[in-house]
Amino acid sequence: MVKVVVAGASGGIGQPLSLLLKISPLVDELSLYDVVNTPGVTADLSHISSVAQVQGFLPADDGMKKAFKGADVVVIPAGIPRKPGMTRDDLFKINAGIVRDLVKGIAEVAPDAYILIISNPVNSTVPIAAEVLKAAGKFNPKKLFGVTTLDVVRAETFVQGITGEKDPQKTVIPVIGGHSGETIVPLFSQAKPAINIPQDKLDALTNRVQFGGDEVVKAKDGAGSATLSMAYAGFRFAEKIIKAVKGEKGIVEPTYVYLPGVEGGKEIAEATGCDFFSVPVELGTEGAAKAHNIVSSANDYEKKLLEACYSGLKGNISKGVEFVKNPPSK
Ligand SMILES: NC(=O)c1ccc[n+]([C@@H]2O[C@H](COP(=O)([O-])OP(=O)(O)OC[C@H]3O[C@@H](n4cnc5c(N)ncnc54)[C@H](O)[C@@H]3O)[C@@H](O)[C@H]2O)c1
Ligand SMILES: O=C(O)C[C@H](O)C(=O)O
Repeated sequence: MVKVVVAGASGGIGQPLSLLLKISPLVDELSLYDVVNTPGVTADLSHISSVAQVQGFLPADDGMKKAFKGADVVVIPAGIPRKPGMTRDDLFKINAGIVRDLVKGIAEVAPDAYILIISNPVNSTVPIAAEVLKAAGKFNPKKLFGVTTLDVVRAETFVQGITGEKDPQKTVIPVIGGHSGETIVPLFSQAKPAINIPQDKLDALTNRVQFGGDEVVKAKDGAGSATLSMAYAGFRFAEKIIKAVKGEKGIVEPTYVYLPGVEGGKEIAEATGCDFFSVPVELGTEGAAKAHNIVSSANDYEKKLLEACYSGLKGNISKGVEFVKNPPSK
């Protein structure tokens, strides 16, 4: 039996993500939590003739804890999205508290759950989650993930215009670092199978992956940020976690983890100066089994990108840690 919870289930990401989970044969129970509209979303999804049983909860009557109880996987897309002109860090003020409170609830009633964080700024919300779990004595670094899959999906898609490969998913491109602007570092030199990006196209391609989110924010013109592609990406990552936990071998996916807590991660943390970092992580029955040190394989062009990534990311990480260790006065 696999129980998956979506926290923020009524939102732009939450609804299509819940739809994908509802029709997945890997999910037996789907629990939807949001501060609004879960009764409607739940009633709607419950008419789909798939295996997963769906239940919805609002905060009243201890709804959050009821939603989380017994969860195997909790995916968190709760929080506000960007509008044009905003950075992801501008979301910190509101989303930091939302993620902190949701993770406190998970620590209490579903401490063994795999936690997949989508809420921005991911660079800071994942360290917030880690600190909350540490304070509760429930931190398992193998089970906490920042979802950076959308960056990988974008790299796969955008590179297709250059390679002409019909199926974009046939090219595996590691995208590492964090999840905002310059902290997103695509390593096209490490693509498998190898691809040749002409030097005059590399800057524009790299920039498009780093700022793909802004492209959508601009196009939506005040109505939010990526929701459908994110629901796809979140589902793709959640599915991989469930498959790995069920015993499928050979699943490796870039994800933002607490490196010192994952095998092979310490040396990457030392090399980058960042405790939280996205690298390809081998997933196993216990979660994050091994972090792959792809950083050391970056070419000179990518090393320069990485230098810019490290400085931005360090600040984002300490901001998240501080938020929990020294909470702002109200
Ligand atoms: N990691 C990524 O790659 C990625 C990609 C796209 C968006 N995002 C982020 O995902 C978040 C959600 O985006 P969206 O477009 O779905 O926003 P949205 O506003 O459409 O939906 C957010 C939902 O969260 C709910 N919510 C707010 N506070 C809550 C709480 N305390 N508990 C439970 N639910 C709560 C809201 O009611 C709403 O339904 C944003 O922070 C956005 O920046 C991340
Ligand atoms: O750009 C955003 O704010 C949302 C998300 O992080 C994205 O990459 O699309």
